Amino acid sequence: TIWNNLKGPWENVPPGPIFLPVLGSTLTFAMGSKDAVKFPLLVIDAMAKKYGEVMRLSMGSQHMVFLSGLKAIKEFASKEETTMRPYNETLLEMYSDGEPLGMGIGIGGERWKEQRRFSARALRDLGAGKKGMDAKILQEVVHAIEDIKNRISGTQRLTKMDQYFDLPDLNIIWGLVAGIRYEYDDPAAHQQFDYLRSFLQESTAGPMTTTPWLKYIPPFKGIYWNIRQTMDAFRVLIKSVIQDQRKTFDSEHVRGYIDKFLIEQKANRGKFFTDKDLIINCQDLFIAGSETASKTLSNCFMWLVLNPDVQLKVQEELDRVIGRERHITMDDKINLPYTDATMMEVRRISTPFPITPPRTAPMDITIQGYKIPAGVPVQMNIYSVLRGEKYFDEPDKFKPERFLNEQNKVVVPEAFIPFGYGKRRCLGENLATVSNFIFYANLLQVFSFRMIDPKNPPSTLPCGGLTYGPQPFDVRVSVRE
Ligand code: HEM
Repeated sequence: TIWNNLKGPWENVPPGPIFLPVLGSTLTFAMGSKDAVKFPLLVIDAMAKKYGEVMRLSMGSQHMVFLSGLKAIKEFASKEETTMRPYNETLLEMYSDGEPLGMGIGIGGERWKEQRRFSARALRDLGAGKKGMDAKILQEVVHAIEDIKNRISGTQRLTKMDQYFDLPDLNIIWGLVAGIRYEYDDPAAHQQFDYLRSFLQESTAGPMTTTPWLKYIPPFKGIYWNIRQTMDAFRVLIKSVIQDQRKTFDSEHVRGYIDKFLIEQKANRGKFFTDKDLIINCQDLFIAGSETASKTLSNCFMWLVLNPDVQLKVQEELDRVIGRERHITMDDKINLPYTDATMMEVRRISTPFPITPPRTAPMDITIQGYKIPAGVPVQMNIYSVLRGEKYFDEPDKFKPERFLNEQNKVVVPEAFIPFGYGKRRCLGENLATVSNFIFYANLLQVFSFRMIDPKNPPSTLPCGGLTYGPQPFDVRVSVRE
């Protein structure tokens, strides 16, 4: 009878595990692995291998669809009608005090379209991914190099490498948003990262959005309120920066995204340029852009200490093409194919955003022959492509050469989709590419990174909730001779 309930709106139902009222397939899910709560990504991926590239999964009372493989993802993501995000009360309560605002995980429709169009243009004008930003990022790298030298002095040990880039990357986003930066020992900056982490690293945040009654019972109740309070506190901070920028606004000296938005507000061009839109848009840039980029860098150094031969080859290329006398900029990237290929391989093998936030269509749609009813949340499992045998030879092995052709030029395969696909693909791809590359190449020019204890190598299992990074690890760092 349960199955029959699915007929009607769900004829030609995508396959998926059996589900019960209220609990849905949660039990099957929990039994998928003893670490199901810690690694939901791996359970979903294993289930998709069993049920297929269009999989129905019922979490709590919420029916959802997970798409795996390039064909299904492309078919879904390129449709105009799939740019909506489903309305999810609990998610919005945790994220934006219940209001469907912003340009990222909260909304779709006209409001999203306007905010996304404006933001894409603003980021481009502010130089994200261009020369102007290059120089700013390089300044941040110079700070990081000094900081690392101080930290390793006497011990050669850099602790918490899995978190090291959080503050430098927070500064990159603050630079973009308001033209400001924090010193690395400023407690206010550390507190901001604690706020962001409370949401991004919380592995029960996703389950609470699909099974909302969880938020009323301990321990979820406490976690739910903690997320709400920390996100509130983060928005209070953004609001105070906006107030300061409004007071000191000078149209001749645009400092960042906030100024761009204030100009748009004054010109009264769009329908949705309210103060609340601005606050959530800024929050979106931090939520989508800080941990994704910082965890990518931590992953780079994790894979390099596990593959010292690759690290030596990168440094050999940097020495041969650039030398040690000047910093490395984006203009150099084209002449550093091996360095670039290692970075791409890290993005492939340890993607920070492996399952995209849900999208939905306002009408029934058909994907790979299966019907998905209007309003059902659909998530794309990017990990299944980046780690899929169909697309990458020996996908679980770290092999940067896979991105180089016989002429030693970088090639980008169609299945390389760490930034998503279609009309809602990542808005910060250029910025992330520039900032990650400049950090990575310049740090390797100056330092060498080694494992603390070869008998106890860092784990390559991902760690996280919404975004994923490496498990906690320290590294041994020395200034290159
Ligand atoms: C290595 C770094 C990054 C990776 C791997 C990454 C990946 C992604 C992915 C997979 C999505 C989901 C696309 C979808 O829902 O279909 C996304 C969305 C988004 N990203 Fe990134 N991202 C990165 C860095 C950044 C940065 C630095 C920014 C901004 C400064 C940013 C801003 C956004 C925004 C605003 C969205 C939401 C777009 C929308 O819903 O229309 N991302 N990103």
